[in-house]
Amino acid sequence: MELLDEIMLLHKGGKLETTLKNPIRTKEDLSKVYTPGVAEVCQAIAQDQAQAYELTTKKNTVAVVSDGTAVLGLGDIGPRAAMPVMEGKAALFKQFANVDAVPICLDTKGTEEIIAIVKALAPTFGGINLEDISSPRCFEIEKRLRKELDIPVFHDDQHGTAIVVLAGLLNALKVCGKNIKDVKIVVNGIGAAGISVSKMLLHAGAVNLIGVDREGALNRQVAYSRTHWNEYARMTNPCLETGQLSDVIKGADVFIGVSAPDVLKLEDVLNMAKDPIVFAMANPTPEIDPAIAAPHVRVMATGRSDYPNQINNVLCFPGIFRGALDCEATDINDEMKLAAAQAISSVIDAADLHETYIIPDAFDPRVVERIRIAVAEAAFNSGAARKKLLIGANT
Ligand SMILES: NC(=O)C1=CN([C@@H]2O[C@H](COP(=O)(O)OP(=O)(O)OC[C@H]3O[C@@H](n4cnc5c(N)ncnc54)[C@H](O)[C@@H]3O)[C@@H](O)[C@H]2O)C=CC1
Ligand SMILES: CC(=O)C(=O)O
Ligand SMILES: [Mg+2]
Repeated sequence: MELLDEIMLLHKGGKLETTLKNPIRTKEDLSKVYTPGVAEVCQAIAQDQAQAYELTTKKNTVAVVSDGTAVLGLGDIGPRAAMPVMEGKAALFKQFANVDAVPICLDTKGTEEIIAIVKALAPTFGGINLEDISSPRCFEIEKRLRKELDIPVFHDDQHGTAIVVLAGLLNALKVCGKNIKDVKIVVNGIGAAGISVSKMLLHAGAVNLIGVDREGALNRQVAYSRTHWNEYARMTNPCLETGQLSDVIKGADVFIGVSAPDVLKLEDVLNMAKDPIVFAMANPTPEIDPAIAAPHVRVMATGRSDYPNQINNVLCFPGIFRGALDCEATDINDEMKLAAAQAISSVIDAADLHETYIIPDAFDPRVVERIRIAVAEAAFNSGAARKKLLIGANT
């Protein structure tokens, strides 16, 4: 009860406030920051739109946009109940990367309406972080906004998660002496996170990857009414395995859960290959209690902050937006995402790599800085940067 009281108290009145860079003390100050002085600044931007990056908060501000339909693993709890998570994301943007972030929870589930609202908001921001929007609507919303806006649009649950999973898995496989090309990987929960994670692992060389959702293993011999599953099934499950999670988990080297609480049983873990890797990432309650699984696996990771090996998109979104904002990027493309994953895994030296240290701590200051530099460089090399990042320049 004491912890719950403390948590509630921390949220009283919300977690964020606006502060001023320069105090307004006198009438003279007022006439500079407000009318009439501000009119000169407005005119400068009206004549040259690019000046918005120099003369407004656009340069350092992202919108964290949700419709409250897939909030953590809590499901469709609505825009008001989603706000503490979005405020939390904004707090982490500021804490870890000095990015100013504005949480925005929309009272609509309409794909077209969300697209239109975010497009109308875009002039204010240097980037858009989409959060906790359920699949499959999240795919269309992100695709259209990326195409139609000239600032980065990044669905954190898809790509932030995939980037951190790839970084953690590459290190976990090193610990186990296994190669991504040879291992059997089971991804449970083929929604926003599961699809993006699978695509990134296939891109990194995974071959025998099987996706499982409530209906069991996705298989290209079945026609799914969720049409995005048909494309997914064509890319995965090369041996056409069928059955439930408890069937296909047999002999698997890796389990990646982005689904629901307590769906992986101890018996399933015991049926995995030697030296199994389990990333049980559903929040707030993982697919298996780490206290139950850890004694029986080589590498155990969760999405939570209170166990070792936190595989959570918090390791990615502050740094990837820091890098994108610093080079005034127009997009966050595949090159930038891969650079971010490599930057995260590179933080851990080979000599320090260990079963309980496959991924750096969110508080490790090297994480954001390495991602920032790698992402800005990848943006520049792939044509997504408006300007080159001067290495050594402070944010
Ligand atoms: N650790 C991390 O960084 C992250 C963790 N997550 C977690 O992953 C989970 C899914 O998130 P999203 O992909 O954004 O949601 P989503 O709603 O897009 O997808 C969830 C998928 O899981 C499936 N599912 C639900 N119960 C299942 C079960 N018992 N067995 C198999 N599949 C099941 C659903 O049918 C759906 O396809 C949530 O718990 C979320 O907290 C998501 C993003 C990042
Ligand atoms: C971590 C996160 O974004 C989620 O669980 O939805
Ligand atoms: Mg999320």
